[in-house]
Amino acid sequence: MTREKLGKEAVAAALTGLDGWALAADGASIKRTFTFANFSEAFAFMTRVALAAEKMDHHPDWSNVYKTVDVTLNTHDAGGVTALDIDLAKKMNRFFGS
Ligand SMILES: C[C@H](O)[C@H](O)[C@H]1CNC2=NC(N)=NC(=O)C2=N1
Repeated sequence: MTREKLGKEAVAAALTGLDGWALAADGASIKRTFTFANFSEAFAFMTRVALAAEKMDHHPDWSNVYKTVDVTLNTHDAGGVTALDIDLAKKMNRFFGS
């Protein structure tokens, strides 16, 4: 069930409760940019997220440049956004503090 692709309305509804996240241009993923005080903070965040993601068996597409982490979430096998993406986005916001 968690890997079931969410419809447009369900994604839009979930995004209203997710600070900073938006639908990506492809319409099949959600994205957020996290900005930290420095590289150490950014990398500490990525480490926490990596451990949580591995536990979920659900992994972010992301990149890091200095103190910025750009994240895109989608569920590859569903070809869109699922509850797993929403859960991981919520965890990231908790780790980030918003
Ligand atoms: C076999 C394994 O469960 C899958 O490859 C998992 C791994 N991590 C994943 N991460 C993401 N973001 N999407 C997936 O569809 C996905 N699939």
